[in-house]
Amino acid sequence: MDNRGAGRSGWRCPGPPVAAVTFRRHRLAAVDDPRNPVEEAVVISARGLTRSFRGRTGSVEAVSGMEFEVGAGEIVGFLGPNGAGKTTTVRMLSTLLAPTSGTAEVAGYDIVADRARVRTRIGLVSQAGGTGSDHRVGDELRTQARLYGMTKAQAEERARSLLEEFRLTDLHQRQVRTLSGGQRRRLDIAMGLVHRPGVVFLDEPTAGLDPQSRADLWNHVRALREQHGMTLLLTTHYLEEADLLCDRVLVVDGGRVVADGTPEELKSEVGGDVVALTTDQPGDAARAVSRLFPGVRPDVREGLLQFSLREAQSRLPELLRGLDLAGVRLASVAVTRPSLDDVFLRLTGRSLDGPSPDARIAAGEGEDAEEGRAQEASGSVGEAAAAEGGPESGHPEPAASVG
Ligand SMILES: Nc1ncnc2c1ncn2[C@@H]1O[C@H](COP(=O)(O)OP(=O)(O)OP(=O)(O)O)[C@@H](O)[C@H]1O
Repeated sequence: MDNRGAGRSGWRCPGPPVAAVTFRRHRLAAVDDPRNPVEEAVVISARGLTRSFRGRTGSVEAVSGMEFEVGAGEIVGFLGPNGAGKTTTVRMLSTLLAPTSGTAEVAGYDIVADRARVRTRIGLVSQAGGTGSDHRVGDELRTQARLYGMTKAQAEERARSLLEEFRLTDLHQRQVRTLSGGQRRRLDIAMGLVHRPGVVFLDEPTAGLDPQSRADLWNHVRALREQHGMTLLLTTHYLEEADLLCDRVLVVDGGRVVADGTPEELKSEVGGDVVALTTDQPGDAARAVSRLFPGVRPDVREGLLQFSLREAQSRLPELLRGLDLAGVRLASVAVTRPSLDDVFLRLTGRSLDGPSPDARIAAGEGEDAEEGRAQEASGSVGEAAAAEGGPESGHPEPAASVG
């Protein structure tokens, strides 16, 4: 279930938009350099990453100077509305699409200059999924493992262990197209892990899944980090997913990162908890609240009073005492934490589930984006890996669902 603005629709934390916020920086390092302890390493870094597409009527800047870092073992979420540039960024980081300008490193290697090395170190599970075939589940995994250069026995063992890890053992004889949405996403992820990548990109991993399947998939994602130490970057527009699954959230809008922090850090940046009071004396209550907490200006609608207050839980006794002394009779009091939608609203003036006003889209969407298509066609990971030769060759695209 999508919990955008849960429980408080129509009212948002007051206050002006805040500037982009960043809470964390990592040291840049190659993860497989023994001099660099993995726990300190940055495994993904983007510097001014930009990508535009040319259409018949103009240019669309899908990604506009993206700047961020992801540390080893982190689960980081790209949270943003439709068209924010999340997928385009993931396609660049996974080397399927060349940047127009800017640079990025993944697992210590440049995404343009060291494309082949990047490809063997990443897994990509794309948005659409790529495993809707007549083939059997077990065969898909075995074939993928063989394509990555494993012997028959190694491929058999790898498939067996992935089937077990993703609870697909009982389904190994089933045709892929007969799987449920959740089972299919589990297979998509398993396919992306056949070659044991250290960094995994998941594009909208739970889109379209029911709440139970979504929670189940989150457990699998957490296990990848906990059991295998993987670093995961996922895109989502589900607030709940960003909040509950991700260690850190990069809020994306208009092709750039507008905020970067843990869900708690981002929410506390909004300005505190949300207090809602119902009373038949809203005017008296609002004056009392402003006296008690200078600077706080409650939003008053009929018998409902709402305002943002830092550490409201611990200040509740003070609030109730003050209102009582002012002679205000309360019908109810509720304190809730701000949501990530409040964060997005504060940053952009828009709700995450609202319509995208993106002028970039008007400039070219629906047009024949020739430049983009040409780049994407030449960007198939499988083709490039086969063509590149050397120690990196023989490795197909990093996940079944690429491309
Ligand atoms: N190949 C292309 N040709 C033209 N425009 C494109 C192309 N790919 C993406 N765009 C445009 O770039 C912008 C960003 O798209 P992108 O898919 O990266 O956004 P997103 O944040 O992943 O959106 P969603 O959540 O809907 O998947 C959009 O305006 C989109 O229409």
